[in-house]
Amino acid sequence: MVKVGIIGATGYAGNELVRLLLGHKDVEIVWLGSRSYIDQKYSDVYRNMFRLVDAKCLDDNMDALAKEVDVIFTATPQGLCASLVNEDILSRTKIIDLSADFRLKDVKIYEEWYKIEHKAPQFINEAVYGLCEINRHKVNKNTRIIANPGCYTTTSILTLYPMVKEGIIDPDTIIIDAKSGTSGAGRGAKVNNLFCEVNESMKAYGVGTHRHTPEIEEQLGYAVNRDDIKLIFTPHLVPMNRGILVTAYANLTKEVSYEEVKAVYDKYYGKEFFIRVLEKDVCPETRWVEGSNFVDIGFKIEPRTKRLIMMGALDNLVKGAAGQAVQNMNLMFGFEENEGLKMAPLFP
Ligand SMILES: NC(=O)C1=CN([C@@H]2O[C@H](COP(=O)(O)OP(=O)(O)OC[C@H]3O[C@@H](n4cnc5c(N)ncnc54)[C@H](OP(=O)(O)O)[C@@H]3O)[C@@H](O)[C@H]2O)C=CC1
Ligand SMILES: CC(=O)N[C@@H](CCC(=O)OP(=O)(O)O)C(=O)O
Repeated sequence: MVKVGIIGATGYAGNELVRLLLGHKDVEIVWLGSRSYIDQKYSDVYRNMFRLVDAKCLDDNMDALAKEVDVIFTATPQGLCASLVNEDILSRTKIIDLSADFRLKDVKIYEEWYKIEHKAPQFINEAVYGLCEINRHKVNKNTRIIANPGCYTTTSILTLYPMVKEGIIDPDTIIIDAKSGTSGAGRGAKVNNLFCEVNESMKAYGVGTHRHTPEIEEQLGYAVNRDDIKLIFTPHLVPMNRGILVTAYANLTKEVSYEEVKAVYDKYYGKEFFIRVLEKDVCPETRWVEGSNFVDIGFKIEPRTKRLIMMGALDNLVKGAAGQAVQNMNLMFGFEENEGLKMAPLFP
């Protein structure tokens, strides 16, 4: 059995990791790390885990944890993983970081958009950007550190990547309109996330400044060997628990038919277990992917404006966080990539 430790087990992404790992036949959770609930029963923090996970929460001592486990998941705020990791730790255990600490390859861009100093830039190049459907070939038993992509970026990149790579759209014209459920903001108490602030309302935020913008630009840039793509990314907060919906717009580079676009998506995703390219005129909906590791993708050619409209939906806590992290763990340990992740979406 692979021994697993989770730092940040008491957050929403951490709790989702616990849920998924309980259903994984090859792992054992041995460390539930927390900052605020040390020595409290995990099932007192999350009653859904009553009689399933009654162990007590431990601290976030990565040094001690690295001696006990084969892999550490860090589901913690930006900057924490980078402030704890060192060579000694990486020589003993693997790290899958759900935060953004190792996602951007240029430390200056990280510091500019995240407004914090990067405490471990020496590991940025080594870290693999764990978007499995695109970077699967880079994740194996020798991989020591995974930069696990987040919810908005996973949806946006997977929805756009084949179209950019195959030159169907002009990458300099991309506009991404994204919506997220409130669990995307985490469990920590914040006025903006109170029921009365969120219920019966919708809003854009981080307009023109959201930190996921450079990450999407960088990853789509790899598709066309460029480092100067600039796009618009506007996130919105919507009154639902889970789910990300992306609607992306871009200019077509030539006249294309539905069949041609579909053939490109099928070329990239036809054999992917977790990506479902929907039938003609069917639009992705968050309710059809909830609780699962699936990403649903749809598109429509808009001949009047010569644009392509691309849509993607996933569950932010599963494929957008914990599910993708488990998918990466499976690749790192040579398990079936979908082990522990085959569940159908939950509905209603
Ligand atoms: N929520 C989502 O949909 C997604 C989240 N992510 C990323 O996952 C990470 C966790 O997010 P999320 O679960 O939403 O956040 P939460 O606020 O729900 O949880 C944060 C976790 O980090 C712990 N923590 C906070 N500060 C510290 C600290 N200084 N030292 C040690 N532990 C600390 C908290 O411990 P305690 O509870 O004990 O205080 C808690 O377990 C973030 O980097 C986020 O960007 C990525 C994709 C999607
Ligand atoms: C609704 C909401 O507040 N969402 C968060 C993103 C959540 C997230 O998971 O961020 P990472 O992908 O970087 O890990 C935000 O916009 O900051």
